[in-house]
Amino acid sequence: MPPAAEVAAIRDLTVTAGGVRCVDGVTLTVAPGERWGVVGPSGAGKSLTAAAVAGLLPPGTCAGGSVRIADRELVGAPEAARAGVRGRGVALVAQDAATALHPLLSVGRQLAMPLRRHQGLDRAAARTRVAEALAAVDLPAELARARPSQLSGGQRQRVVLAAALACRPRLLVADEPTAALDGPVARSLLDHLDRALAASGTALLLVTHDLGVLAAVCEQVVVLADGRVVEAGPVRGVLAAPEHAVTRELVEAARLSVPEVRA
Ligand SMILES: Nc1ncnc2c1ncn2[C@@H]1O[C@H](COP(=O)(O)OP(=O)(O)OP(=O)(O)O)[C@@H](O)[C@H]1O
Repeated sequence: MPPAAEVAAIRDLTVTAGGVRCVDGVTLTVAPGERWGVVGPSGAGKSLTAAAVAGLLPPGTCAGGSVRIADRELVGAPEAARAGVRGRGVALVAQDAATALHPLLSVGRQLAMPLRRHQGLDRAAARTRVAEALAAVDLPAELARARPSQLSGGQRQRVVLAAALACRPRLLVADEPTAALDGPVARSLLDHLDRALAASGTALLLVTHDLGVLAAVCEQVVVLADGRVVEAGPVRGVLAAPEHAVTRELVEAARLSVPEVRA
């Protein structure tokens, strides 16, 4: 069978938690290098969708349907198989970097571990890759010796981004990656994300509540409400002429003016 042209094929995805269907039939295809935003009201199922696509659903939840990343099925696959897809296939950047990093291990060690364990890089190759990954988010190679507690919140979140990109995934899933950061630091992280993705050709699935961020970073958007896709398409078109009431409310709330929307 020839390899799939898409990076991610999500078909009729469901996520059930406590007997409630929180994600209900989400279908989405992500092409190589494509950048998708996921927006919607609170509780719409954005984070659970992102977690399912990254193969990292929280305990107590159950996925149905299909999520294929780089031709490998994640739904129903054992953790060992899903772990095999993470890294090279898909990587997740969550909201809070502080919880994603081990407080006692140096930044370099944490970035190098998955490269050595899952990608079989030797010590020297891993060190080079770590320096490259840090440089991609504008952090000096010396920072590899620091512990997370010695870094600012913005630097920590850039380290998490570097860790995700170091494995050279085909798809980066980022769930509100700037939620814990203030304005200028958040802006800077998004600039680094933008540049690093452009350089690597990695596709993006970005959960955000901020339509300004969506317009600045993504080309395509999917709008969720009550776990379902209510609208999807190019960001510019959807924001300029929203078809669904939920999208109209989001646009109105953001008071987004069309000229600000980037193609
Ligand atoms: N681990 C869980 N166990 C039980 N229910 C959950 C769990 N995670 C999420 N939910 C429920 O699933 C629904 C969707 O949650 P999700 O976090 O995906 O929404 P969201 O769109 O990301 O919301 P927000 O914008 O507020 O973060 C919500 O009703 C939420 O309470």
